[in-house]
Amino acid sequence: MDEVFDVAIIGMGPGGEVAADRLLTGGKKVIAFESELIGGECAYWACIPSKTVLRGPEVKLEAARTAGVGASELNWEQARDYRDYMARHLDDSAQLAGYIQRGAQVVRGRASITGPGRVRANGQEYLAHHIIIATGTEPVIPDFPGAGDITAWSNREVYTLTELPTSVTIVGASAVALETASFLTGFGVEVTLINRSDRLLRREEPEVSALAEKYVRELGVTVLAHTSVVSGKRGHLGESELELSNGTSLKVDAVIFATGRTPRTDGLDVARAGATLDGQGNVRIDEHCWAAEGLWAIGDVTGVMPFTHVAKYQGRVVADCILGADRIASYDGIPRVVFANPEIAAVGLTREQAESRGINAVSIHVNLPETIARPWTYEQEPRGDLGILVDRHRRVLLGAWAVAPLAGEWIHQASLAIRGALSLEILRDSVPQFPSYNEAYLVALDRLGSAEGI
Ligand SMILES: Cc1cc2nc3c(=O)[nH]c(=O)nc-3n(C[C@H](O)[C@H](O)[C@H](O)COP(=O)(O)OP(=O)(O)OC[C@H]3O[C@@H](n4cnc5c(N)ncnc54)[C@H](O)[C@@H]3O)c2cc1C
Ligand SMILES: NC(=O)c1ccc[n+]([C@@H]2O[C@H](COP(=O)([O-])OP(=O)(O)OC[C@H]3O[C@@H](n4cnc5c(N)ncnc54)[C@H](O)[C@@H]3O)[C@@H](O)[C@H]2O)c1
Repeated sequence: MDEVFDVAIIGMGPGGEVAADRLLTGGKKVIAFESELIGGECAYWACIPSKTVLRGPEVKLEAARTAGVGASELNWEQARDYRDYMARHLDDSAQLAGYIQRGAQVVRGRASITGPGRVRANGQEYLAHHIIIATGTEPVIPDFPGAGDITAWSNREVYTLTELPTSVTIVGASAVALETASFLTGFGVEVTLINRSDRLLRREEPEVSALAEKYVRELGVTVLAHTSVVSGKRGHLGESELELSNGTSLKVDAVIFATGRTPRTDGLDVARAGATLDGQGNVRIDEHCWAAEGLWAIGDVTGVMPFTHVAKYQGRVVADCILGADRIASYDGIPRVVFANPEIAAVGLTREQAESRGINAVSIHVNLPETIARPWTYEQEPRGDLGILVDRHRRVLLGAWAVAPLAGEWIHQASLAIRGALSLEILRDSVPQFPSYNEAYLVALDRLGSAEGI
């Protein structure tokens, strides 16, 4: 008789790995399928290498802004070697051995679903009571005349670079574009960022977009708004030439496409197990991440919130459901951080989203150097802004954003307040450490109270 596994996991990125870990700990018989490397996009070509190479330029800038610290120099070769160490030299043999040691079966190959509880890979069929789809996304590369003639990079080429280019154009205006621009310009690469719309980070508050643009320009990045690529061609000296919609042209070593991602469901045949895809190709799930009988989906492939922390959270939710809990995923209060300089963090709703839901929301924006001590003790030329959005009737925080040093750390105060629906009274009666950026929440709440009488 064919062996039947408790759970088959397709895709071992952060979502798949967390689910596997929890299910193995819970005593389940697990089979995992991975077509590339255990750890997924995040570990080798996205979060980990990008945050690693952003740290050097961040420290250099911080040093320049700190009284009494001398000039610091970056060393690309050393930064690159540490990045490669952090990305495990694109080698997942230790991960593979770890799963095998814990009793999991791991199949290296591209899997597809052949029916309820049936997965096929490398010409062989496997049976399982549950299947978890965790196949992530792949980059979207726009097409235009001459696109095939230029040197075009996605995050994969950027975060495995061995030699730095002299100049690049980045197409896109969101997280990958901003982080990549901050990294490359920090290491001395000439960067032009092409934004087809009027502002960066369009999904965030307009104040966030304006601050993001101000700071990325201060780093030395050229930002072109309302501009797109019309065509490309290979120049005489091997450079990539772009003709732009504003009538100008650019010659660069490479063009980086930071133009979003699309779910990896091609050839997966999710419908054979009863799942459906939405208009963008994301696997449709309910609040338990349940897609159909015995079928679950987690991470970027669901299109819910394309972040590693969300993939990991959904992995925990699904594993617990399979282990017998009745667990529901809540996406309230999940932070969104762009690791630019300074960091750009946001959580919860924007004003526009609140209004579209008919919520009576009030907001306030405070400049941190004008209101608290920490920006001054942190750097000689202090920076930082915080915005909060409050539900006037429910008297709870709806959203918050911060563009400031360490914002990716202290945004979690707002995350918890939103997730726990903490009342304004509790928030006003909580005591932050002095001097810390967290004090800004109290200032914002007080000012909102004075301005709006809440
Ligand atoms: C440049 C960049 C930087 C980022 N930085 C951050 C960050 O700092 N913080 C953050 O939270 N998020 C970040 N993200 C987003 C983050 O990478 C994703 O949200 C995260 O990787 C999603 O995890 P996942 O498990 O859903 O998918 P993935 O990490 O994409 O893993 C999916 C896995 O499935 C495998 N697979 C796919 N199809 C099959 C198949 N048919 N059979 C077998 N295996 C298959 C793939 O090979 C892959 O290993 C970044 C993204 C990019 C592009
Ligand atoms: N720190 C983090 O958590 C982090 C960092 C990087 C990426 N990510 C995640 O990775 C994913 C990918 O990020 P991203 O920035 O590539 O995607 P995105 O979808 O957030 O943004 C895509 C950008 O490309 C632009 N664009 C799309 N098509 C275009 C075209 N044809 N021509 C010109 N511009 C075009 C859009 O206007 C937008 O500015 C996102 O889900 C993001 O949340 C997270």
